[in-house]
Amino acid sequence: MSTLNLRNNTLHLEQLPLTDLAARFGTPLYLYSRATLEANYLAFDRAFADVPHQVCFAVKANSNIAVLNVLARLGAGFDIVSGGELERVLAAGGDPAKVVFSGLGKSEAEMQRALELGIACFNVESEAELDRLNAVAARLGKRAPVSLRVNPDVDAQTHPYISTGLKENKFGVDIERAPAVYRRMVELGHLDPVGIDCHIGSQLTTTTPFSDALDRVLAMIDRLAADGIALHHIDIGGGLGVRYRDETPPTPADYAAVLLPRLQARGLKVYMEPGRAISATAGVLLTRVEFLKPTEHKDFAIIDAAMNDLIRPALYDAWMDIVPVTPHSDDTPERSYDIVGPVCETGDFLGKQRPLRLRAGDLLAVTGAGAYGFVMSSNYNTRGRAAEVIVDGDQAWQVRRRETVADLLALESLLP
Ligand SMILES: Cc1ncc(COP(=O)(O)O)c(C=O)c1O
Ligand SMILES: N[C@@H](CCCC[NH3+])C(=O)O
Repeated sequence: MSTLNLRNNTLHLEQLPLTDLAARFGTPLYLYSRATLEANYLAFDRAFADVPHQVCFAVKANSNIAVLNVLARLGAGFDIVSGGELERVLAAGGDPAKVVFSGLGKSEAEMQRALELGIACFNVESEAELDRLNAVAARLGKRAPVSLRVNPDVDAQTHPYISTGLKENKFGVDIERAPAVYRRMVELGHLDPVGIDCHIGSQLTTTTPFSDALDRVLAMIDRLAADGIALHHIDIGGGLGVRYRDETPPTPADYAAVLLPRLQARGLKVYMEPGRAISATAGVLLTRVEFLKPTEHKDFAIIDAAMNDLIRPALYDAWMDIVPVTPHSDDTPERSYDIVGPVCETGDFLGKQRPLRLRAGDLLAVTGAGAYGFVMSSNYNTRGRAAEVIVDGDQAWQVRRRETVADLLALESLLP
């Protein structure tokens, strides 16, 4: 997976050797390929060309404003979950009229800002949220376009932390309650029921849960129509997985081929909210081996990236590929390495038992790091966050500088 290619015994991202990028920008470093981002976005856009649609990139997957700008230039909309993400979309030149606002704890201030900007839709996740949105809209003398996020009780067959469409999950409203909730929406007076929304989980590797969920949502659209509530759009959420190791996820074209026959005759506009499937394979985390540490039990490679830079392995036990930037020939012995960071936690690893030929000073590339990578990073152990760079052909642009310790200290103050 990923857009890396090996030339002259050195991994390149597009046309640039990772060794040069490390020398120029330092490590740890997030690198994104513009061409891959664009190709992944366009794969969704083209797959749904036969129906009116809007691809809304899930900003939570990668919220760098230059990344969002690359997608906005292609006509992307955005799925946001906070006022902060909304400001990022604006800073990136995104069109608020193509924004859908998901998330189950929207504040009044977030609702107000989104209403003033005229976003496409609020994906509402509870009845209490409906009341709050109605009150904010009434105060502003506006009407809020609403889509109810229904929970279809479908098992996404993914990691339990990232499954969202089961009855026991906190997301959405039980689909059986939808008719009553839409009636209430109409009665409240300042809400326009425009759509229905469903997102069942992330990193799905088969199409069956998507089609099961879609069937349930379409049946509900028919029930609502019989009740006099005619919806204009369906939001099918995100969740399409990528290959990290040996998964064989459907492509956007496979996904569309399963869903489109059910959608085509309906005249509904189709919104979708892919995050991972657009940005994961476009990104790499570049890191350097600080030390090799053989012990009686294990061989450790201690690298300059850590769980604060990329938390997926520690949080979900996620497997991410780790590849040498300049592979060694046989004179360096292959050993089974645990690839660990400098953070004081046993859970601080990026990979375990990886057969690699390593020397101190080597560069390693962690692939698939363009989604839920930098965005989930933290300052744990007072580590400044990595820089982010976009590679475009033979050009590289630093789009976020590395945080210094001075940056971090500047946010705090002593008691008087
Ligand atoms: C409401 C919603 N939409 C879209 C996404 C994006 O998901 P993914 O990155 O799996 O496509 C998520 C995250 O799972 C989400 O919660
Ligand atoms: N952060 C998760 C996915 C969560 C999706 C957000 N709803 C991951 O890295 O896989």
